[in-house]
Amino acid sequence: MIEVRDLSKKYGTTTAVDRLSFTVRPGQVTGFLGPNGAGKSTTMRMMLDLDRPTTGHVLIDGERYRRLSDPLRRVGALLEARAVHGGRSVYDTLRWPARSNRIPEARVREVLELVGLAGVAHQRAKGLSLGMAQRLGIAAALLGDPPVLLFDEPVNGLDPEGILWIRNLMKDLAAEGRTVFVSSHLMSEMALTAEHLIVIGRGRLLADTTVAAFIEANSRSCVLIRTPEPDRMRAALAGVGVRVERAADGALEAYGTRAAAVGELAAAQGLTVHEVSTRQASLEEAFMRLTGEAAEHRAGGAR
Ligand SMILES: Nc1ncnc2c1ncn2[C@@H]1O[C@H](COP(=O)(O)OP(=O)(O)OP(=O)(O)O)[C@@H](O)[C@H]1O
Repeated sequence: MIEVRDLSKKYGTTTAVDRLSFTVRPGQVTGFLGPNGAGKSTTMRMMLDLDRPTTGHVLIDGERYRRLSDPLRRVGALLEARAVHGGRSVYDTLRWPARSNRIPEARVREVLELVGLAGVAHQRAKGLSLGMAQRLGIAAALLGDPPVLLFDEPVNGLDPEGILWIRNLMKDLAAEGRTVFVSSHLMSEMALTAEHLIVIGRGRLLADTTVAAFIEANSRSCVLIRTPEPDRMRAALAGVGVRVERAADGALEAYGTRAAAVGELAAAQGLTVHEVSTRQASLEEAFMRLTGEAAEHRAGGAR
């Protein structure tokens, strides 16, 4: 379990993280969502004591990170996959942290097998492709077989096969009862991977909810209507209590009704229609709406 309490971080005049409080529970994948610059990486760095909070604190299974003995056995993290050192081999990249955390060397071979890198164990880590470097970063996170795992944008730059592999790995790790916390700026990706969501914008908490509840609340559908008689159509719909909005391209959007009902109403009132179709608002749109104000503000020069 990860407990974030009243966590803030200021860099000069920039507030990267603004009084965040939330809990990440074991046994499920929790997605950490926010647009670029929302404060996700800063929050994750503070979880691992790599950055000092301006206010608040984080507890990993009830303790501050700096108080954990053998930290790699308590929490594993993938922050920047490219942060691999010099000319070391893939194997040695894992052997050193294993040794300093009293992890048996057999575990190095085990995690390399697990992430599919056993065949390149003696190649230089620096020469790995992005997908392989990402796998090595994940192997490092899994080295101590920790109950808590943090992944910062793990699918960035990966091909579809790599994305699917990481998605399944996270679900498997959560199914084993671990706490899995994974950041992304893509709602669509999290909808497929996570069960719970923490959404932030400009460092502030915007939502702490299940993915199912988020989808239920946000994937509103409407009926799109194109007609040369928009005013009459609006009046007819208003007459049966249907809320109508005008889309940017002049079409009408009717909420709380169905395409069949709109068609029947048009026929009954002798209205000409050119199109009646159902439109599903995507989760990505819901996410943009939720975080939009934050993103706009930043574009206005807060960075
Ligand atoms: N070391 C730093 N010094 C100054 N400002 C920083 C520093 N690290 C982050 N920031 C600022 O804090 C804010 C949050 O950044 P952060 O990297 O945590 O966001 P993020 O959600 O992880 O975004 P991204 O997806 O782009 O990585 C940004 O405005 C960023 O410019």
